[in-house]
Amino acid sequence: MTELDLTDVSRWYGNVVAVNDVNMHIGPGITGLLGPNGAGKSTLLSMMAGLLPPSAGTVTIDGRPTRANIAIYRQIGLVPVQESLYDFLTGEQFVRLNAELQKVPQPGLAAKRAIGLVEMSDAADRKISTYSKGMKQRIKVASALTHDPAVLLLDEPFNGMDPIQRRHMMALLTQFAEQGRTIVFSSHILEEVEQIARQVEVVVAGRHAASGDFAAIRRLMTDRPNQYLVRSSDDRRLAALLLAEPCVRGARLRGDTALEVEADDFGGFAQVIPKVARDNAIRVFEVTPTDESLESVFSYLVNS
Ligand SMILES: Nc1ncnc2c1ncn2[C@@H]1O[C@H](COP(=O)(O)OP(=O)(O)OP(=O)(O)O)[C@@H](O)[C@H]1O
Repeated sequence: MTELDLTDVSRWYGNVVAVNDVNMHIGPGITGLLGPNGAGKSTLLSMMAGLLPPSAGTVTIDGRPTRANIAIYRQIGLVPVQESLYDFLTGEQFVRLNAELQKVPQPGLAAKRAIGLVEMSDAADRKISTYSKGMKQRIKVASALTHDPAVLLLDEPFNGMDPIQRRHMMALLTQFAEQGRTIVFSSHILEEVEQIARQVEVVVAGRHAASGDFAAIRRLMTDRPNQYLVRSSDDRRLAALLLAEPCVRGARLRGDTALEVEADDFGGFAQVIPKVARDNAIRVFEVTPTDESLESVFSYLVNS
């Protein structure tokens, strides 16, 4: 069992606080590191990998600090976000290079095995410049797997992939997790995390905003005040009726054509609006959430 612990971890670059007093415990299985751009996800992954020293606090794997610890490096595979690889190499040469850097006893064999794990054996002799985005991501994963690490850290591994490539990568990560590895991947897309992560850690503006299984995070995100734009056959009457409902905080007409409603939580409002409309013979044409951007969800989590 490999456990990754961050204790009171901060990292600043000059005046910029990229990671602010984060405490996290990550066990085997897949953990999604979810947050908008600039939240500090890459900085956190680099510190977990031991490549970047925290400005304060400690990062440990099974109780041992990751920083400047060669024995620990052998347990970690990092798949960085950078797209550019050594495009002039074949996939096999690239993966083998990493096996040699990791001082694996039989680098050629290790490279072949890792390439097999990501199902790239058929394309291993082709130059990386001929690979699709999904293939490039997979060969990067193979290179991070040459030394059979217990911990695999991936920075935005699904970026730019089409749905088939994404599904394939998800299946691979799930398979690696079933082998008992501890896998952490970063993403700014909720649905990606929902599909494969057992545990979700949300970071916003360098702070650890929430932690839990996906259902818990989803609940946090939906049980918040929500705003909607509603169009109906009688907006004025609907506004008055909705205001009488306990879950509705506010309703006001927007011009002559729509109604803006603020409700306490998504679940309550989703039940109330069809009932009120039906009971009063009002036809509802449209209900659109107006503040569902990830940023608004995240800022709610940070401030709650
Ligand atoms: N080398 C650096 N020098 C100065 N500031 C940096 C450096 N690296 C990161 N930052 C800043 O630290 C903050 C966190 O960046 P980080 O790349 O860790 O976030 P992220 O969540 O991975 O974002 P993205 O998804 O956009 O890569 C940002 O404000 C970023 O501008």
